[in-house]
Amino acid sequence: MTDVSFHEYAKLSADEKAALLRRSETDLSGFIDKVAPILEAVRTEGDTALARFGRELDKADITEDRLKVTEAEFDAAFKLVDDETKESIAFGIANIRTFHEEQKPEAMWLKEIRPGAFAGDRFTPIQSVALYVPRGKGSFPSVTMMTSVPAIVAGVPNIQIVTPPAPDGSVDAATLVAARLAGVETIYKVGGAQAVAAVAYGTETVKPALKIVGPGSPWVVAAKRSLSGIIDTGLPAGPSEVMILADDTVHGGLAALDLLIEAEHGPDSSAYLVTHSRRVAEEALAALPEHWARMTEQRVAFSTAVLTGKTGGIVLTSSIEESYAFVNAYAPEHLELLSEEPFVHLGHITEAAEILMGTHTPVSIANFSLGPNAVLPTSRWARTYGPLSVTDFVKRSSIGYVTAPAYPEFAKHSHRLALYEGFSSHANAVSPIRDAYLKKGG
Ligand SMILES: NC(=O)c1ccc[n+]([C@@H]2O[C@H](COP(=O)([O-])OP(=O)(O)OC[C@H]3O[C@@H](n4cnc5c(N)ncnc54)[C@H](O)[C@@H]3O)[C@@H](O)[C@H]2O)c1
Ligand SMILES: N[C@H](CO)Cc1c[nH]c[nH+]1
Ligand SMILES: [Zn+2]
Repeated sequence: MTDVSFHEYAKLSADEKAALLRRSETDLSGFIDKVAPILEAVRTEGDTALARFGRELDKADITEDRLKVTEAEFDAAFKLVDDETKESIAFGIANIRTFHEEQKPEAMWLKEIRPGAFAGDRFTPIQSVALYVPRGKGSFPSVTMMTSVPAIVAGVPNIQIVTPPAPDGSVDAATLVAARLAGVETIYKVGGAQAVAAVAYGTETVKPALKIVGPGSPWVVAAKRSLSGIIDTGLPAGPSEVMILADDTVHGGLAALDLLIEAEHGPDSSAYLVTHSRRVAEEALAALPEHWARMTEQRVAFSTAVLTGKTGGIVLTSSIEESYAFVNAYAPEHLELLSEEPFVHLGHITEAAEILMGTHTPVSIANFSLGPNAVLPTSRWARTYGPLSVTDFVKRSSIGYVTAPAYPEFAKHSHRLALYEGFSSHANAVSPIRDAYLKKGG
């Protein structure tokens, strides 16, 4: 039987416990060095470099003049994708839209802070955003849905998708269908680090964008980190992660089934089952081979690499409290509270980007259909970032308005603090000099 990593948490040393928190992207230094020449080539050579990297890295039949998806390619994609798949894409988009419309902030709010003095916030769309849709170890119409819908709901006027070309130089057909159904029509066949550089610098074909969002391999994550001084790179979303917190109300086979969902993304994924029930842990171990027998060879290879390696396996704790503590220290991207009574556990979890409750909400449903965004912070960034949302596509301006009757009191206090801080112009602007002008000007 395959050697699934099995840890009895209480018996681990402090170093071993710390090692469990690591992800494949924890150390990006190798990738940062390797993407540097790619970024520089795109900056200096533009489209020529994009087409060359498409041929070299994606093994794609691509030339400079075919980087942008055409109307004809969109039309062909609609013919290629079967009606049932289209129906499921439309179902997902509808739910994602309903969810994200709830998130949309009011265009403006103002509060009367003191009589006659008003302050508030105004939200306006970011003017141009690029959406990264991965392709390599899978095709991702769902990522297209998850990134496009909130951008559309936010009202971003210039939205472009970048995604790697397939060997025949095409873009995944369902990705094109999802983009058009969501309302995005500009798609470039560019992936990896070169895509991030293309939208950061702009090329002859690709327009520069102010921000790029969307998940990707460590190549994409490294490029975003390198170019974060040039383009807003949003929340850090790298290789997929899952943590299944199971109590003793469920069968371990179910926990194993759900553990494999995100473990199959790639050998760089992370996936842990955490339980204080030895029965659940042992049932899960026993069930894994049955589940693997129903998976494709590639997905068995990926998930086996994860569960037998350093970023996955089973963690047996000595109490549910220890399980909570481990989950919070790990700060997973997706967390399932696999229990007949998930709400008992919810209040104990503070660090997780997505918390899926009970035995009927597997990560698959959240990845594709439920509505909340499945582009989520990885690598413990759930401690400070949340899921991708409408607020990632708008920026906030403060609004202030002081009326004449309210002015004197504010002027008095601002004048005092300006003098204390040593700013004479600040002080002059709220001194009698201003009053003299206001009298003159009416
Ligand atoms: N966090 C999330 O919300 C989320 C959602 C979906 C997918 N994901 C993750 O996104 C990732 C997608 O990865 P992927 O590989 O399928 O697609 P990808 O598009 O992110 O990466 C493929 C690109 O990487 C580049 N690349 C590959 N090998 C290279 C090399 N040797 N040198 C330079 N560049 C190279 C190529 O340009 C290629 O286009 C997975 O890790 C998956 O788990 C995360
Ligand atoms: N699990 C990914 C986010 O980590 C989303 C996804 C899309 N398709 C399959 N899975
Ligand atoms: Zn997934």
